[in-house]
Amino acid sequence: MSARILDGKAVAARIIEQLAQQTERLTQAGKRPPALAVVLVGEDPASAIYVRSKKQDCAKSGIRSISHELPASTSQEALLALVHSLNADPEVDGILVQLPLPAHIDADAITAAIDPAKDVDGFHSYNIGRLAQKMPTLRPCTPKGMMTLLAETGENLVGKDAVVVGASNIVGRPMALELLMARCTVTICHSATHDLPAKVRGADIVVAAVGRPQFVKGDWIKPGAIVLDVGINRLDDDRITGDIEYEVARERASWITPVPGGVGPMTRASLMENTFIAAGHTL
Ligand SMILES: NC(=O)C1=CN([C@@H]2O[C@H](COP(=O)(O)OP(=O)(O)OC[C@H]3O[C@@H](n4cnc5c(N)ncnc54)[C@H](OP(=O)(O)O)[C@@H]3O)[C@@H](O)[C@H]2O)C=CC1
Ligand SMILES: Nc1nc(=O)c2c([nH]1)NC[C@@H]1CN(c3ccc(C(=O)N[C@@H](CCC(=O)O)C(=O)O)cc3)C=[N+]21
Ligand SMILES: [Mg+2]
Repeated sequence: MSARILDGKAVAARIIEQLAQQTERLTQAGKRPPALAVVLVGEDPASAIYVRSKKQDCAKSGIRSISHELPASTSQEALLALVHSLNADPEVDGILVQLPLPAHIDADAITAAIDPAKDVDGFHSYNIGRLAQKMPTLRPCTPKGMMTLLAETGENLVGKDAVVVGASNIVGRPMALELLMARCTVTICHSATHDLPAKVRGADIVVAAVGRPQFVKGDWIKPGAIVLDVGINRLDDDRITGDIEYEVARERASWITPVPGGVGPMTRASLMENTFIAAGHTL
């Protein structure tokens, strides 16, 4: 079998087109468009690329993007003050502080300072707690985007065995919570997991979010499994590759996301959706 491709780029473009139509209706009704504040500290080249593409997505969606680009030397106090002013600003619906932050800044303290109602990343403990209690509010963008892709397959997820490789606060853990809410049986693997190949071999759904190129081998994939690759690993020649041995995995999987063009664009589309939700609109 050769897998069908889960085309995140195409699905994301469709979502953004629908949001653009919604913004058009809002503005025709005399309302202002949703507004997203994006905060970038320092000059990390990958972060600068991501922030640029988020601004392009805002432009396509009709969302107003408000950019704050601060030097790497910015103090924790100054960044906290900016977050507090964005929290208090009625013209700002969503706040995203691009990660990673410089080492002298406590990223957890910044995440905690963002008003949960404006936390379009869905990283605040309130929003994670709500997801854990099956009452999601603003949902983390990468897992949310993957759930949209799973819905695209048309497969019934109930009772499927899902394995999430990676347990970070921003991807692996919230993805496990999403899959649990969808009534999958979920196994979360991390760097202390014994016999990872055996775990993956049992999975109907595999999510790889490790950050190591080709880490999940194609021959671990159960025939017919759905395979979602979150990894973004930049190679020496500047191309990017995922965490899954794609060419082998695609011969076994029923559905698979490519890198690039899979999960990444869905993260950004989910961010645009969350900005609408934070602005008080239903999708
Ligand atoms: N496409 C997208 O939209 C996004 C892509 N990414 C990409 O996804 C990848 C993961 O990101 P992120 O979650 O932030 O990464 P982190 O580095 O925060 O987490 C990596 C996870 O992988 C686990 N891990 C590391 N080594 C192993 C191993 N040998 N066996 C099993 N598990 C292991 C770690 O385990 P432990 O917990 O024990 O340390 C950890 O839980 C990166 O490539 C990143 O660039 C990230 C965000 C969005
Ligand atoms: N506060 C915060 N929120 C985030 O959501 C966040 C963050 N910080 N820091 C970094 C990670 C990473 N991340 C990606 C988003 C989109 C792509 C993406 O669009 N990728 C494209 C192209 C990538 C390329 O060509 O470089 C693709 O996979 O096709 C990738 C990675 C969001 N993150
Ligand atoms: Mg996000």
